[in-house]
Amino acid sequence: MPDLSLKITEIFYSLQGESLTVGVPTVFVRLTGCPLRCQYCDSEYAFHGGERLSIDAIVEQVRQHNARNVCVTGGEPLAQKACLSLLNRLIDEQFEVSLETSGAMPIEDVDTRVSRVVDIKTPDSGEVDRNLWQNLQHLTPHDQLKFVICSRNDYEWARFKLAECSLDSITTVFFSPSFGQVDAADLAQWILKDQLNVRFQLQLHKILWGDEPGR
Ligand SMILES: C[S@@+](CC[C@H](N)C(=O)[O-])C[C@H]1O[C@@H](n2cnc3c(N)ncnc32)[C@H](O)[C@@H]1O
Ligand SMILES: Nc1nc2[nH]cc(C(=O)O)c2c(=O)[nH]1
Ligand code: SF4
Ligand SMILES: [Mg+2]
Repeated sequence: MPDLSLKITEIFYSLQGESLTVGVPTVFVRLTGCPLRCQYCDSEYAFHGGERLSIDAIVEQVRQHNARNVCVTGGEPLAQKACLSLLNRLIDEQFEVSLETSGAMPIEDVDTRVSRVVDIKTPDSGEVDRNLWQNLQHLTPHDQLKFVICSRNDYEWARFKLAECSLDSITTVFFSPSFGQVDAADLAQWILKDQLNVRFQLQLHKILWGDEPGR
């Protein structure tokens, strides 16, 4: 019998600040623990601690917010085995489910009804060697790709990968500035100048509320 409980840092209700459903009221389930250490990580408080909750208890808390959308994030959600069961259960409960993942763990066993938001780690994240490039084969137009850009060098690298792997023909590709590390207006200009087929994104929740946990 698999262990159907997970280590959870927080469950909170907010406006989705990123991705295709930006602005939509969403319940966030933040799983504890991550094997990566991106230099810009805004969720380091999820590396340790957390509370072990059964899938039933998680779903119960999620339901209390009366939202249609649920975002499973972390930490690295796929680092916990029972994450797959949690995602299946949320789908069975008729939620619109998205999963934020580093792309360092295989996504192929994640239910394709989940919108998998795969972050391609850039050189200046410090974790570029962790990208599992075979994940790209499993993506559908219902999934999403994201580059968090820390510098002009990261931008050039992301632009190269976009072309090399024809990423924009697979699904929507987001370019997002690493918060406070690259000027957002500069990134916007670079994208326009190079006529890239990507979607510029700012983390809406940080514009509204700053870099607070649980928002
Ligand atoms: C905290 S991570 C959790 C999910 C997963 N570990 C990952 O990296 O995708 C969620 C998203 O926030 C992004 N993120 C973290 N810190 C950021 C920052 N300082 N600026 C912009 N995006 C950031 C990550 O790159 C990732 O796309
Ligand atoms: N409002 C809000 N939207 C988010 N979208 C992705 C988040 C994350 O930390 O993964 C996040 C978050 O932390 N807050
Ligand atoms: S993979 Fe995600 S949670 Fe882990 S350090 Fe990087 S941004 Fe933070
Ligand atoms: Mg966040």
